[in-house]
Amino acid sequence: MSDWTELVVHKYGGTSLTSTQHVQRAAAQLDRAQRGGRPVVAVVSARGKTTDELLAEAAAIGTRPSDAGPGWDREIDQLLACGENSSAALLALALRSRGVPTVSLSGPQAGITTSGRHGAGTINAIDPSRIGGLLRDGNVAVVSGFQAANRAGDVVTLGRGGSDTTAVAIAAEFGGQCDIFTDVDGVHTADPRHIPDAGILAAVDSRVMAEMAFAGARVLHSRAAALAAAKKLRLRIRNSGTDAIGTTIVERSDHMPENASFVTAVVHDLDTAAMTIRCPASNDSLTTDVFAVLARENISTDLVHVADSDPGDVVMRFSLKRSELPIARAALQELFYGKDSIVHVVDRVAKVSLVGAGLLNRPDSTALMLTTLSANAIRSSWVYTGQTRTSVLVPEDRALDAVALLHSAFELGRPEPELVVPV
Ligand SMILES: Nc1ncnc2c1ncn2[C@@H]1O[C@H](COP(=O)(O)OP(=O)(O)O)[C@@H](O)[C@H]1O
Ligand SMILES: N[C@@H](CC(=O)OP(=O)(O)O)C(=O)O
Repeated sequence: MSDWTELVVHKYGGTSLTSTQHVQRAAAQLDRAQRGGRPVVAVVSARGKTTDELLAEAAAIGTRPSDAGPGWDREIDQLLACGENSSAALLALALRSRGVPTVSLSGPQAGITTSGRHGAGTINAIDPSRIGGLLRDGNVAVVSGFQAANRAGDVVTLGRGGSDTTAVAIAAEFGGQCDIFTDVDGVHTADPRHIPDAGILAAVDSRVMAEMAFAGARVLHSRAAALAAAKKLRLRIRNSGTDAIGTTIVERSDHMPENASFVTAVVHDLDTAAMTIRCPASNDSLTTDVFAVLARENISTDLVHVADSDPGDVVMRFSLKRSELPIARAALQELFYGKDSIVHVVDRVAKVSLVGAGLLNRPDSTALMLTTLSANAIRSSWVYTGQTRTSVLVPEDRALDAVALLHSAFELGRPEPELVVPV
């Protein structure tokens, strides 16, 4: 058994592989890492907007029937996997043209397995033998992200943004380190594409990062952040196009001063919908059944509220990803068939969150959040508060205004907010 602690996984997102020059730049970076004497694995996403384009092509071919079943989703996964596989082969060709020994592998060829449904697989296990063998022979192993094999040997994708999770899972399997290369200099106090004075965070606590990712900061897939936190993985977020040192995700064990700034970032998620279900209280298993069905479909809910209401009804409310509405609707339709229930969906909403530490001990943060929004005529609802996140729903068309206002109200536009943890 080799000691793989020196192993480094480089993950290149779609934005870092857009053009031929981008692919060659990634190959040069991998070449340098390999020459440094470390075993190197590259994990790649589909180039540029390829995944969106493939989905658009599928939509142009035909509409998913409401009773489509897994057969439809299987074909979508077959299609989407081509995006990552093409990146992997091109990167391997770029490496070979530099004289770097390399082999590209699809997720199934790399020994990555799942039991999840098509479109939402979660990694069960990684058989390290194929990747390990290639590394021992001096190759850079280039692995298609975002995909795994199910029991039947079919490819299953891991949910949008899932290549980060592939990269983190491989690094965790080998006990190595993971660098996520993207198109920004690291994790910022808000999305730097929309908030120009967002500051870069030199280091972020792993639990705070997991919360930011779940709240919608696309820079890291939420399951990747959670896995990295659980495995205490050495993880950095870096820019593939600059020499910026990026953001290090750290395990926080040090003392946190009471007066430290408590909000790290403002995060928004446009992929949000709000669902309200009203059902007669006599259907007493319905509330628990709803969450069981959503869990079976691997659909995460947030901002959950269940309450009795007049006349003898139970009202359930929760937010979920807008992109998962079709699956949620189909699954719930089955459950509600013949029962006297009303489902109401609002899909023009966005979730805006403060992410930080000790937020429950700072009730002034929720107060400042809500007053800032209302003073600017932004209607907020469905408030959730927790120790590391406070979230509200706002109208979708005011989401970016809300982020800018909160970013300024919480004075996050400084170069280095105080919550940054020393490394
Ligand atoms: N707090 C944040 N810090 C950094 N980037 C963020 C943040 N919130 C959202 N983002 C967005 O995440 C994007 C990177 O994710 P993504 O577009 O999925 O890249 P990739 O193709 O590399 O996976 C950035 O371009 C940025 O707009
Ligand atoms: N290509 C997939 C998977 C992925 O992780 O992409 P990216 O790393 O570019 O966010 C997607 O677009 O969702």
